Amino acid sequence: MDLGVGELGTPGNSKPHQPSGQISHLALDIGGSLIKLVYFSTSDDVDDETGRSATESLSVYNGNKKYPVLKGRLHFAKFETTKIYDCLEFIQKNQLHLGGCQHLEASPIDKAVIKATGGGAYKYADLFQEKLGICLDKEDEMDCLVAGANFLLKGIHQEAFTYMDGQKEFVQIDHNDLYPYLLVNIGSGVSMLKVDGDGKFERVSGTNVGGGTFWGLGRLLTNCKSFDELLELSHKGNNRVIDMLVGDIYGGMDYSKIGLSSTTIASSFGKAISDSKELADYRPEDIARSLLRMISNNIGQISYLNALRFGLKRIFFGGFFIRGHAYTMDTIAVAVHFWSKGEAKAMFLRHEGFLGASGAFMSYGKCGLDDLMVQLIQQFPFTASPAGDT
Ligand SMILES: Nc1ncnc2c1ncn2[C@@H]1O[C@H](COP(=O)(O)OP(=O)(O)OP(=O)(O)O)[C@@H](O)[C@H]1O
Ligand SMILES: CC(C)(CO)[C@@H](O)C(=O)NCCC(=O)O
Repeated sequence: MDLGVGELGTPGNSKPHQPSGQISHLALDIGGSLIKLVYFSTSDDVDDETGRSATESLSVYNGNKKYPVLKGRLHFAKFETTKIYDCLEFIQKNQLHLGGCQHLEASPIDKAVIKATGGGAYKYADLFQEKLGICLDKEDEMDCLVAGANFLLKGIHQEAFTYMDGQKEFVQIDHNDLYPYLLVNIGSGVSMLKVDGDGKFERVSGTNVGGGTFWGLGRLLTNCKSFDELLELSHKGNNRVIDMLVGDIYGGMDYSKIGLSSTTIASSFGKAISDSKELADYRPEDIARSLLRMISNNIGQISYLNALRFGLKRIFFGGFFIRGHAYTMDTIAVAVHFWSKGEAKAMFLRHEGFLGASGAFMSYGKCGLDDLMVQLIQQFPFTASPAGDT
């Protein structure tokens, strides 16, 4: 089995780590591009690569107070949705599905009920049942995104940060002054949600030009074999070779009357129409850069417009498209800064791709309170009540 696509422990690029100790509360977010897993293990071991235990990375904070209560480890893993059989094998091999809600009065057969969100919770329900005997307990994707974002923002120390001119700055989250905010989740497609409180939100917009567009078009145009290869390429490229700049139209001059400098992109990929070049004449790295810039810029602009619509000053960006990639974050942040004239702020999340899966994980609190959920709910009273209301 190729475990190379899975990531455990911290959300970075650390190698998959075989969990030890008792595993429980496996939650899944099965999206159009990626399957995300979050689960808990009671082991207090240390991550091989970072030397940190995830108890530390879970750091239980409330009202800026630290609660060292959780004896264990939160694990994060991901698989490409097209490699769902690797994911099933990983769950099976590590028996992740057997520890569901441990302390509920349930028969052993009921214990193989796993919280799951995302479209794949519907699409692959039969496959999970057939291959692992798991019944997927479906949680709404938007509910999970918001619950996950609130949990991570309030519970994880240094979860949110701004990114400008190559500088990452962690944002101190004031629990009493978090709402309202705009949550922009950039997955295969993009969802934009106005969040007003725990479980209080509205999906105000979305766009079909998202992470799937970048990876899909990028793959066709560059022949890259993986998403990370495409990102790596974009790092080395120069978008000005393909993008038509204001200066290209205005003979090298700014169009200052309307606030456009000569280096502003007037038309993404615009040079490709005026050149008599073929696709093969362009360097894949330049194409990748242009594409990344176009999509990030577009999402940044639509996000700003929605923030403006509702008078929101804070925009948190999540979803695996971002991938902690400097150029992506920089482009989004610059777009938000540019269009809002510095009024609105783009912020990013360390566990960007795991919002939905974290929300599904927290939803175990709705089905009954076992030890872990009691501890979490004591620290985060905002989590769903056992009665299931939000
Ligand atoms: N290893 C990877 N393989 C494929 N895509 C990746 C990878 N890493 C990051 N991505 C990017 O992340 C996007 C998927 O993000 P995410 O997992 O948040 O969304 P999703 O849940 O799959 O999509 P949706 O919510 O729209 O169903 C991809 O479209 C791609 O742009
Ligand atoms: C369909 C979902 C919600 C699936 O996660 C996502 O891919 C999305 O928000 N797409 C954008 C759809 C739209 O609003 O145009």
